[in-house]
Amino acid sequence: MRTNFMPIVNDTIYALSSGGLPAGVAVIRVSGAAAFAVAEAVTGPLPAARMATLKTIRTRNGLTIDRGLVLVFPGPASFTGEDCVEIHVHGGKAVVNALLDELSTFDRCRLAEHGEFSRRALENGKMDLVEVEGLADLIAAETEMQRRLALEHAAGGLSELYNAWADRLTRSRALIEAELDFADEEDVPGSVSDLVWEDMERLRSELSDHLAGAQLGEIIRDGLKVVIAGPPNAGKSSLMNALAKREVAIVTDIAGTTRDVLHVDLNIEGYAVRLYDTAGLRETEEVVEREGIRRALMTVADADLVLSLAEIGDRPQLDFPGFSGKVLTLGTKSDIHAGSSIDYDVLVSSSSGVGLEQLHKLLRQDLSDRSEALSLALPSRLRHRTLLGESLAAVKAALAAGDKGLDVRAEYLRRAGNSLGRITGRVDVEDLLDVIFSEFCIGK
Ligand SMILES: Nc1nc2c(ncn2[C@@H]2O[C@H](COP(=O)(O)OP(=O)(O)OP(=O)(O)O)[C@@H](O)[C@H]2O)c(=O)[nH]1
Ligand SMILES: [K+]
Ligand SMILES: [Mg+2]
Repeated sequence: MRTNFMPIVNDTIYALSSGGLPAGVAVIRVSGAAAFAVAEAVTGPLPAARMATLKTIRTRNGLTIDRGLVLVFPGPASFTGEDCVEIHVHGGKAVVNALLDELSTFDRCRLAEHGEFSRRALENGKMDLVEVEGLADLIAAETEMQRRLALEHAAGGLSELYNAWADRLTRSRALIEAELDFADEEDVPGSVSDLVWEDMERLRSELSDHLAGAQLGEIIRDGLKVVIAGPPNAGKSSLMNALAKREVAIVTDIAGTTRDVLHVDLNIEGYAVRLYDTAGLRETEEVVEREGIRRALMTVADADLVLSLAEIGDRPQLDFPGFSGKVLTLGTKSDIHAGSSIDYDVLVSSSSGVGLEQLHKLLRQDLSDRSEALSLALPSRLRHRTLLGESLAAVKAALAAGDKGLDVRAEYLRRAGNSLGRITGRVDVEDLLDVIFSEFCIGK
C-alpha cells in the first residue's frame, strides 16, 4: 500500500515499547533495514532468530550501558514485517535514555512516530486496518468486555467476515458480467442471475443484522453513556460521588451548584460505563446556570440511558427533549423520607448507600438486555458503522434496480464491495491513516 509516508519509510526506527519508567524491565524495539546492524553495534554478535540471549549493551565507544536480553526477529516473520530487534534492559530512566541516545547516533535511525511500528505492519500486509484498530483498542482496554471486543478485532474475526462478504460481492459481479458478455447468445441460463440476487438478498439481511450490533459495539468500546438528570438539589452530584466512591463533584445545599457537565468512568461487571453529572433543570434567568442547563440537556440528548432523579415525594421527569432512550427513575434521600405514593424504579440514599446495589443491578440488567445474543464480531466505531451503512445501501440499491439493467446493478455491487474494502483497508484508505495512527502511543 502506498501512502504519503513512503519517503521516510526506509529509516530504521526505534522506541521504548514498554510502559512508563522506572520499571523492572524496559523493552526497546528497533525495526527497519538497518535494525540488525544497529543492534549488533551495541550488543555484539546477534543471537539466533527468536532466541532470548543475555548480552552486554555498550556504546560504540565501549562504555557499558547495561546488561540485558536481546531478541532478533528477521523479517517478514516479525511484527512489522521488517527486521526487528528487541533489547530488554533494566527499566531505569537513565538506562533507557542512554540506549536511546546511542541508537539516535546511527545514520538513518530515528525515534518512531506514534503508531509507526503498526503502520509498517499494515503497509507490509501483516495486519489490516480493523486489526490495527483492534490492537489500539486492546492497548487502551480497561474493562473485560473492552478487552474481549478488541481482541476479536485484533485477531481478525471481523476482518474475516468483511473479506468473506467482499468476496461474495466480487463473485456476484463476475457472474453478472459473464452474463452480460453472453447476453446476445441464445442459451444463457437465466437462473445464474437469479442465484446471484438470492444470495445478495441474504447478504442484505446479514449486513443489516450486523449493523444492528454497531450500537452495542460502540457501547462496549466507548462505555454506556448514563446521564444523571433532574431538578436542582435532587442529589445528582451526591449520587455520582457515591457511585464513583470519590468526591468528584461539588455538593452543597445551594440549588444550582453544578454547572459544568462532569463524568466518571465506572466498570460494571466488565462493561465500561461513563456516568455524567449535570446541572439541575429549572427555569432561571441566571446566565451561567442557563448555560449549564443547556449543556445538561445536550448531554441528555446524547445519552444511552438517563437516570431521572427526584427527591422522594417529587415527581421525576420522564421525557427529555431529543432523548428517546430508556429512563430509569430514582427517588433520592431515602434516609430522610418514608415511603411515598409515587413509583420509582429504585429508591436510593447517597448518604447511607441504601439502594446503590440495586441501581448497580439495574445498570447491569440494562447492559445484558442490550447484549442478548452476544457475539463479539461487532463493529465498534463510527467509521465501521458509516461504511457498513454505505455498503448496505448499495446492496439495497442493486436489489431494487431490477428494471435498470445488469450493468447498473453490477456497479452498485462494486460500490458495496468498495465500502467493505475501506473498512479493512483493502481499498484506498490513505486519507484515514493519519487519523487512525495518531491514536497510538509511540513504540506501538
Ligand atoms: N439526607 C440526604 N441528603 C442528601 C442525599 N443526597 C444529597 N443530599 C443533600 O442534598 C443537597 C443537594 O445535593 P447535591 O448532590 O448537590 O444535589 P444536586 O442535584 O447535584 O444539585 P445541583 O447541582 O444544585 O443541581 C446537599 O445538601 C446534599 O448533602 C442523601 O442521600 N441523603
Ligand atoms: K446542590
Ligand atoms: Mg450537582
